[in-house]
Amino acid sequence: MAKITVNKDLASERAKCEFNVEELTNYLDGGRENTARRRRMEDKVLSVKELRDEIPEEYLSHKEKYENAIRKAVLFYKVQKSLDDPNQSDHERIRNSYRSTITSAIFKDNSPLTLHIVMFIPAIIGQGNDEQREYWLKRAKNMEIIGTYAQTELGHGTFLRGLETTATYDPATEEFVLHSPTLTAYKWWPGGLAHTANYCVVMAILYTKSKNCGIQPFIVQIRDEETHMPLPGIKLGEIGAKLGYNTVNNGFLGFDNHRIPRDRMLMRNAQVSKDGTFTAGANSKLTYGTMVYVRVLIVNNMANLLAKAVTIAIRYSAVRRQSKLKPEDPEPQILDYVTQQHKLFIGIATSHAYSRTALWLWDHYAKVTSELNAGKLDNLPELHSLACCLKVLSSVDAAVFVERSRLACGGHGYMLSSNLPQTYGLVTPASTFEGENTVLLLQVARSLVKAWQQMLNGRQLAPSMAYLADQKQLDRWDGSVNGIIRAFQKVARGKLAFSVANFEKYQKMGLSREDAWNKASVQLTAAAESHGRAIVVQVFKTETDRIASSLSPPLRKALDQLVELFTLYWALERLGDLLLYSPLSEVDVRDMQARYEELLEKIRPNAVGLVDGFDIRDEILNSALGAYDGRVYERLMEEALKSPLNAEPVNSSFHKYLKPFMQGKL
Ligand SMILES: CCCCCCCCCCCCCCCCCCCCCCCC(=O)SCCNC(=O)CCNC(=O)[C@H](O)C(C)(C)COP(=O)(O)OP(=O)(O)OC[C@H]1O[C@@H](n2cnc3c(N)ncnc32)[C@H](O)[C@@H]1OP(=O)(O)O
Ligand SMILES: Cc1cc2nc3c(=O)[nH]c(=O)nc-3n(C[C@H](O)[C@H](O)[C@H](O)COP(=O)(O)OP(=O)(O)OC[C@H]3O[C@@H](n4cnc5c(N)ncnc54)[C@H](O)[C@@H]3O)c2cc1C
Repeated sequence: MAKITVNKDLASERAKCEFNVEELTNYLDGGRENTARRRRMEDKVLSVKELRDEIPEEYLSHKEKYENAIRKAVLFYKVQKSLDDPNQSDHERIRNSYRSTITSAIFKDNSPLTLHIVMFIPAIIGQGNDEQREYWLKRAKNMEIIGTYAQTELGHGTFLRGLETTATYDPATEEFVLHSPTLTAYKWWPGGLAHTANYCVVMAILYTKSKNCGIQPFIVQIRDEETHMPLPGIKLGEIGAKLGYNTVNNGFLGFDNHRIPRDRMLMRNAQVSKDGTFTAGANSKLTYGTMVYVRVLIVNNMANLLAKAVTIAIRYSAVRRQSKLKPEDPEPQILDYVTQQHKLFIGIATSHAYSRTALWLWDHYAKVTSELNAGKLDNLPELHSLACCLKVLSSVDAAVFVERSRLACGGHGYMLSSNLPQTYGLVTPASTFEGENTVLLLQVARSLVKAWQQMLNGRQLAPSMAYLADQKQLDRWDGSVNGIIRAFQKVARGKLAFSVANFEKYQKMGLSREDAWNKASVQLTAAAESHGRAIVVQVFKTETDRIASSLSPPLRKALDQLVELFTLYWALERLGDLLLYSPLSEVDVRDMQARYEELLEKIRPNAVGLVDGFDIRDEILNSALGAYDGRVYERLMEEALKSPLNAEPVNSSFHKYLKPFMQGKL
């Protein structure tokens, strides 16, 4: 194997690291065997030369990008399939792959099969009855059919009860007639819908016996299995170029009285019998279950994407030298600027926080799902609220800290060859898809207001909201991490109390419940956000304490520093709230600021070790700035030379336009 020459600054950073980087990687992976398994899988995928791009994706046309993505998606699927352990349950398979970022080595802008894996198959699992699962899952898992999840319409994304696509049952033929009555009823956005999928799960308003029976899922064939032509009565296309996700093939779909057999309604929850009788499910919101599942996955995805961005930015900051700290000294590494540490170390801590939170949430999701399967629905509302609030916080924080990582790389962060703009393109839509963030915060607020009323009635609260019933004052600010967590809970409680009081005041003033809710909604969403912050900080601390207890002291210390940094960062960001709702004094604030700065200093020697610990390979980082060897300038030049404009010394436009223009002939 060729010896790699590592940039000397990066090499000396690695020599400074106080803990064993491999131990950190094993900790993140959940054990040495998991690290080994992940690496074996990465080795195997990366050994397939055809999965690599010869020409960087960014220089392809829109159409070529899609065709290239499909070529690689098919090959990637085959390689993955060959590595699959058939003895694993779906739950184990998902949990075991939470640290896998290998898809990024193949697609800078995501795969056109994403929705098939992430939503089509889960929708069949969650919404299909046993017979339907038996038939459709086999076909979907073997990729005999490719599907997507078609819910959003041109006119409605958030408000599902406002969807316009109808599925009207015709008992004479035992068929549903799918129809898009208006332009705004067209499905719009589903990934893979444009030219990839031949089936989809369509969410439509069911009408039977002339009654609106709410939104129900239908499995609908949209293209011929042989020719791939759209079926009669189906209008399909691509929605066009976007900020990111350009290889995901998002599409539109309209129905012109398209008929499907009765057994294509996914009938795990609600059913329509042959004569058109509708039987409702135990809870109509079970139909929204696929979204809850994806919201849970998104938390993990945000942690992984942030780990990528911050790895690139930290390594670059160790290599990059700029300006002067002291006139007599050489230019320092930009990582020595405390402002740079402030920008970036929080990204490392945040990735750890959401990675821990995602695992905790996944286990909670699995527990509640098995209860639901046994007909016990009690914990569904709490799961919905948790999935909403953690999806919101993880997507907002990831977008902020990925963009901050990009800005922290100066001009070079603007280059596509840094892979930071594309990474931003992958995180920012998560604030919109799977439930727009404000709307989801309002869902969380709704559950908090309900909990508040339950508390006033002396009823027990769901575990994640139990702190609301803690009436005790926080008499003393002790500044410890646990003390700050309690203070965050007090903030959430105080903001909720304030917004409930406002909500009630507006109603007493004569506003309707809905108008009062709308008027109080800025405060309500702020309370929901604070509730989420309290949960993330607490889960990060307790899960780290629980899992890291057996680690070596130096690694344990490094992880504790990340937990403390994360806690102090948010305390300082939310000073106004803490001053309002906790016994924080000016002295305490100054103390926290000093501790925060000390922490940056303590983390500084470990910064490169911490991102090395994420163990994200160069092929996955796909970045001229973030590669392990730190050959930043060489790689930037190598990538620049790949620009098609550099293939010839004089471009033809010179002769055609510039020269005649400069000579006054045009
Ligand atoms: C660590 C473990 C993880 C391991 C991971 C390993 C991964 C390996 C797999 C592959 C990896 C890839 C990961 C990738 C992830 C990222 C890629 C994603 C790709 C893009 C996907 C994007 C797809 C989409 O966007 S699909 C469309 C999504 N659309 C939405 O989300 C619409 C949002 N709107 C709604 O949900 C509703 O309209 C809502 C909730 C806003 C309002 O609904 P409605 O009006 O009907 O209800 P309300 O009247 O407001 O409320 C009534 C009542 O219902 C309760 N409720 C609402 N929703 C739910 C629910 N879902 N569940 C339970 N209960 C619900 C609500 O709380 C109310 O209750 P009350 O008691 O009455 O108060
Ligand atoms: C990259 C990407 C991929 C996607 N993939 C899919 C897919 O595969 N399948 C699919 O079905 N959909 C998909 N979507 C669609 C996505 O789920 C919707 O965009 C999302 O649910 C938001 O709906 P909307 O676009 O209608 O926004 P809107 O709801 O119109 O939101 C616009 C604004 O109105 C505000 N607003 C709306 N309702 C309220 C309210 N009740 N209270 C306060 N404010 C409100 C919002 O906060 C926001 O500021 C995708 C979207 C993106 C960006």
